Amino acid sequence: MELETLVKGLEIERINGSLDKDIVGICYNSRETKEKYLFVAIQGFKTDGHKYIEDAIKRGATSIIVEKDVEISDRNITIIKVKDSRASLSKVSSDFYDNPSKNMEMIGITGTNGKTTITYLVQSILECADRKTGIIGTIGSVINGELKKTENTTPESLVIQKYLHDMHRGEIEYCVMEVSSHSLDLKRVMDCNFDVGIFTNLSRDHLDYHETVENYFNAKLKLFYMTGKCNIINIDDFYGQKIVEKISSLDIPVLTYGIRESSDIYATNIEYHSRGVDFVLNTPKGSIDINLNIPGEFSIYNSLAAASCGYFYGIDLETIKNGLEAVKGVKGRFELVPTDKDFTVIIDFAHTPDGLEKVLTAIEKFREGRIVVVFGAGGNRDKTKRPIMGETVGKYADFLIVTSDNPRYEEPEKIIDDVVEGVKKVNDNYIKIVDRKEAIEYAIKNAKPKDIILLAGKGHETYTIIKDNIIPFDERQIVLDILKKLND
Ligand SMILES: CC(=O)N[C@H]1[C@@H](OP(=O)(O)OP(=O)(O)OC[C@H]2O[C@@H](n3ccc(=O)[nH]c3=O)[C@H](O)[C@@H]2O)O[C@H](CO)[C@@H](O)[C@@H]1O[C@H](C)C(=O)N[C@@H](C)C(=O)N[C@H](CCC(=O)O)C(=O)O
Ligand SMILES: Nc1ncnc2c1ncn2[C@@H]1O[C@H](COP(=O)(O)OP(=O)(O)OP(=O)(O)O)[C@@H](O)[C@H]1O
Ligand SMILES: N[C@H](CCC[C@H](N)C(=O)O)C(=O)O
Ligand SMILES: [Mg+2]
Repeated sequence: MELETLVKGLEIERINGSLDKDIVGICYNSRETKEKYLFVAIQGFKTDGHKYIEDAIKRGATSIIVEKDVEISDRNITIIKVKDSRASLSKVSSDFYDNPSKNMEMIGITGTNGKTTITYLVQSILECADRKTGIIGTIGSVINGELKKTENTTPESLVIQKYLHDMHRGEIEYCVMEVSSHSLDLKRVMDCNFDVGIFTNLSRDHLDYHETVENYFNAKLKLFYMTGKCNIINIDDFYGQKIVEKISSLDIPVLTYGIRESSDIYATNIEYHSRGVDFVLNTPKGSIDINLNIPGEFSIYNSLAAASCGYFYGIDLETIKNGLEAVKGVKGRFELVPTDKDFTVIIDFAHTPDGLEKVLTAIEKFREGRIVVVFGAGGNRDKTKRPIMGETVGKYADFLIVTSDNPRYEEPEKIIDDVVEGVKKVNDNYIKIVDRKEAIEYAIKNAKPKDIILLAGKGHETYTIIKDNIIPFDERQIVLDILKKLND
């Protein structure tokens, strides 16, 4: 693509060099530069992309977007100084890939918990209605059944636009995408032409990045000003109500959902059981029984969000029902590990106080024996949530094993102590085992009949992060290996 065409929509401050160049690719990491590439230098949190301009040029970049003044000796290199590199990366990426989001229905989901689960529920409903759907989110991108792992829940703008382009080429009509608060703040989704926005809930998380809950909320709020067709909001959530107030002046329909407050889409006749939850789904166009295969009240909320989206797209209630019921579970979300024992092992991705509260209240409803929880907190992430997570688990569990969960650059013992601060307030029945595998082994070897062992925090992750190293760690496999050893 012509450089001149590519930079047309940018807020440019100065151009040095020719715009008459063919650009064959874009990158924001110098190490990924190839011949005839445009390199976008970004000031990051760990380092500054402007330091790697020479590296990008050595590897073949012919043009550079910067937001700082830089000295480049090579006259053949075009330097485009812009106001904002991250915004420019988003714009050039979208243009380079022919603005794929404009050719698809784009559904963005934001909120602290439930996003990944809802993407799968929405996909299932849309596919039951014969509408081809792709996913971008925490587990990865899903394009025509192929799963590709991504570094972040919401990847960098260049990656998003490439995936959307691949989806469009694969004749996908709908993209359902998790939109993290980081991505809204860091302009990763600026050029996604969202049609529908869904809000799940907001509770304590990511204060390492956002510093205050207000900043966190304001980042999430941005999504609902970007949508073109409909906003779908959980009004049982305090922040959901705030969003509805804020966006009431916009000229765009709002669909509300919930159980407690009176809303457009709601659930009644709720019956909980260990393998799922039954309820009646009520919409302005009628009601239908749902027999969901995922347990807990939180799963009703996730289903209502997805059902509201199906409803907005005119899908009939029978098809919505089929879509919701077809989901047998999402990887690492309330996932039962098959055992031939008289106790149950559940792998779940709860890594916030609210997520833990929700999953434990769901378990409370059908437990017959003890609740044993093996959990920890991630390193180099929100420290304020650690004692609250500890206290929450302490409230519900009969026995707690506090262990590691992706320590990253922190001392695992220190993270565990932060969690235990909260546990101690409400429960003395805990032990600390730093090695997560040993912690799981301890829980299983000491299990009593009817125990429910919840392994919380790692969900779908099949690795552990220690410093910058990603080390294989698959909880499912670990459980199966331990059980096999017990049987031998
Ligand atoms: C805080 C944060 O979000 N950081 C993200 C950000 O990194 P950054 O801008 O700080 O980058 P940096 O490492 O300082 O480097 C600056 C620039 O120099 C470039 N560089 C660097 C080295 C080199 O040799 N050459 C070079 O060009 C880098 O490619 C980059 O463009 O941009 C990077 C590229 O997109 C992301 O990978 C990185 O995510 C990190 C890994 C991360 O952990 N992010 C988490 C906090 C996150 O985003 N989480 C959310 C929320 C999840 C949830 O819902 O719970 C998510 O969406 O995943
Ligand atoms: N609606 C909900 N409300 C509260 N907790 C939930 C809800 N849905 C799921 N959870 C809990 O949160 C965990 C994470 O769920 P899910 O992966 O769907 O959320 P997410 O928003 O995608 O998380 P992330 O921000 O890490 O991407 C689940 O394993 C479950 O314990
Ligand atoms: N999306 C979440 C993942 C947390 C998963 C947990 N295993 C951890 O490492 O803290 C986050 O970025 O906070
Ligand atoms: Mg997710």
